[in-house]
Amino acid sequence: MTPADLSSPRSKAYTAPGVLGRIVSERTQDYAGASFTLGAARPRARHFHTALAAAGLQLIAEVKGASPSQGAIAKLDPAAAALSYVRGGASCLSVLTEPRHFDGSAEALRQVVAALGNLAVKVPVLRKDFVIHPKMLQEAADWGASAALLMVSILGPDVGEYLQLAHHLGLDALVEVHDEAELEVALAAGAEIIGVNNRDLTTLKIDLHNSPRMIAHARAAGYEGLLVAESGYAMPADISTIRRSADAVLVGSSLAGSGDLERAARAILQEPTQGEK
Ligand SMILES: O=P(O)(O)OC[C@@H](O)[C@@H](O)c1c[nH]c2ccccc12
Repeated sequence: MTPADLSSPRSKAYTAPGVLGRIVSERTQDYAGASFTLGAARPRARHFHTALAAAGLQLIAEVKGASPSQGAIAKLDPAAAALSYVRGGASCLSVLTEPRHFDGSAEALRQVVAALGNLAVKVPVLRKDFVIHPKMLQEAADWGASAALLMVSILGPDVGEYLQLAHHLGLDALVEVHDEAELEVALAAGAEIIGVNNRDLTTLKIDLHNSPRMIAHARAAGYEGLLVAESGYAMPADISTIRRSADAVLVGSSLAGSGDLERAARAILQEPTQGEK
């Protein structure tokens, strides 16, 4: 694919079933008039990839003020929340920028990037949104994110073009899948980092067996990239099914709603003692 092709997805209107479909159509309207011009390639720092590739299970902690399944979770100060998560051991941050259902904003992402910029260690930030337009990736790069979420449930096979665009803009991409068919698409697209969502975003139901099952599928198919288990983790025992197979775990609601973000982040990664398993 030539860089000129990367601007082609802009005119597409994506659709999806259920709750996901509603959010996709809202985001499509939000970006209907957005202009996007492909600039020169930006260098890829690969900070997000590097952080997740470190030895042991890594924590991506999410700044999440609300969700469609829970409604309001907590009133968070994004910068303070991010610093608490890092003190608790998070190696990456995820920041929702979707405004209507997740209480996210561009400002929240910018504030987190600024707060983390003062630290001695680089803590990369993921833009968490429902990407349906190339402009959203350009924004992520401009706002200082290291990575962006790309959902196969929305983009289908176009995820390959979006992946190339993310890389062109200097971003890593977390390519999210939920089932086998989506995993095939992510693998064919050449995803370097695949996230398996335990939540079915069309029904909002959680199945904690989904990540271990899909991670096993990916490895059996010969995938050697990074794998992230996503959603529904509330206590250390929940993590046991993916502790030795996933590279990272993405946790939002249970941390954000805990009242003590640092302690909750530290606790979730703790190996439970025998009796608790
Ligand atoms: O709050 P939880 O259950 O810990 O989940 C975090 C994260 O996985 C979830 O927010 C998420 C995963 N994929 C998404 C796509 C869009 C919006 C949100 C998400």
